[in-house]
Amino acid sequence: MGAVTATILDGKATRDEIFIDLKARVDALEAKGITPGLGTVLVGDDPGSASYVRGKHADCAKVGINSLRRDLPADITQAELEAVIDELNANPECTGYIVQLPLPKHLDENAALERIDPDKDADGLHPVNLGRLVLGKEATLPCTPRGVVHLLRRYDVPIDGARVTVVGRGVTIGRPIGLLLTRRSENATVTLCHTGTKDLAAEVRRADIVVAAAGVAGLITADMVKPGAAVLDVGVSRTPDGLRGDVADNVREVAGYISPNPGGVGPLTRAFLLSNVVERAEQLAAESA
Ligand SMILES: Nc1nc2c(c(=O)[nH]1)N[C@@H](CN(C=O)c1ccc(C(=O)N[C@@H](CCC(=O)O)C(=O)O)cc1)CN2
Repeated sequence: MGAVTATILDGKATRDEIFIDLKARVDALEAKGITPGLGTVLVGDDPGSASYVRGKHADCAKVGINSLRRDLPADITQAELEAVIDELNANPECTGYIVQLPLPKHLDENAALERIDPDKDADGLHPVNLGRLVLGKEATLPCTPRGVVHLLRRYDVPIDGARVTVVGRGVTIGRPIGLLLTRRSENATVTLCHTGTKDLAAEVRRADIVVAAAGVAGLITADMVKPGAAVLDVGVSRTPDGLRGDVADNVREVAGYISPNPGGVGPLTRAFLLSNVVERAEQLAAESA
């Protein structure tokens, strides 16, 4: 095995810094009689999704946010799911909430996301929030893309003018991240790759920053990476050997920066979910002052 050269973008340490800030802000809200509340809607018994939802509520307890869990059976109908969404839309204890993705195949994911009150959309995945992001208006931003940008900034990775290759076109990261990174404040040039991309290795090789979010274990290998590039491993695959990211181990011998998986962007996805809930509670406090 070659020398390890890459600087590790440490998502857990960065998350801990964000939690200190969030706890102070939640305490300030408490002093005004407001306790933010995060709701989750989990359908079915997928162990990965159940574990992410448990993690979100454990995080809430750490910073003082109330938890509202709605755990529903796998065979729930669309109408029953939407009734739970309507209940959370109307529930004053719920400042913001998420529908854990993916939903079972018989349910309409987009219809569920659209049913969420955009003001309570803690994930930033409602069409109104994504549309506001496209238009450059104030919006609740998607959590994983926020985590990627924050991690790059935290470790002083140059973004302005950087060539970014994103691999994967999912709704939680691949599609929205280009919208964040091409804002004037970030000013990157972004290429979005997917299974239809003809020469993935060439697209990755020209990137200063690679965001790997395809969910294909070990897809990005050392020979595909420009020496010194920042490589963020966001994909997750459950393999017989356990959880694997999209980035092969040998990439850290070539990359300048690498976000590991686990321990990179994942903890920040959770931190920015709480951040979105706290920001919304602060807006409500300002409106009622
Ligand atoms: N409604 C949503 N659904 C999904 C999202 C999302 O942002 N909103 N993203 C993913 C799952 N996800 C959050 O829900 C998520 C995935 C991974 C992590 C994380 O912290 N991972 C750890 C490792 C965890 C482990 O060992 O199991 C890490 O990377 O260190 C947090 C959140 C799909 N669904």
